[in-house]
Amino acid sequence: MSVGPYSGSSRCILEEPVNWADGFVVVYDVSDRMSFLCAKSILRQIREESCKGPIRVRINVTGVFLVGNKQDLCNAQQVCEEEGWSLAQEDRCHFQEVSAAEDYLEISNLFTKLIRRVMESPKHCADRRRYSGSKSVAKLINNVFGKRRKSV
Ligand SMILES: Nc1nc2c(ncn2[C@@H]2O[C@H](COP(=O)(O)OP(=O)(O)OP(=O)(O)O)[C@@H](O)[C@H]2O)c(=O)[nH]1
Repeated sequence: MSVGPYSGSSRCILEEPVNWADGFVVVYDVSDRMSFLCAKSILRQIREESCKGPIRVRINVTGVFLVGNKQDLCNAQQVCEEEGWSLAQEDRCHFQEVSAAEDYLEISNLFTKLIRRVMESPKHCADRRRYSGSKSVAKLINNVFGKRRKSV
């Protein structure tokens, strides 16, 4: 899913209505306070969207990651790591500071972690059980009626 750039506070929004999501990675730039405020606003919107009736967004704590990028820009830092931790705690999401420029493996690991957490979340497991349950019922129906239809 895409999130608009934040040139002006009016763009600190989710660009499209969210109909379905397993997870979100909300990224801000540690050398840009505005981007942090934008990330904060987006996290709030994600929570609000997930509570709205008609929009069924499958989100749980395991699926939202707040990421502070450009950790390498120590001299230009405008948002300290504690603020990131504090926002993540407030929003009950995961947090990590990274440097995409210096350590791409860190980014890859982050996504792996996100996927693993979503897959292992109780909600995802329940959905999977439900899906496989309905699949076996469909198989059963097909076994019983499918063959009979063929022989007619
Ligand atoms: N120093 C540093 N620069 C980075 C890092 N990650 C991205 N950049 C730089 O930040 C600039 C924007 O990166 P993009 O990949 O275009 O990211 P974007 O989300 O489109 O960023 P914006 O255009 O700022 O909205 C580029 O010049 C990147 O090289 C990082 O971890 N450290």
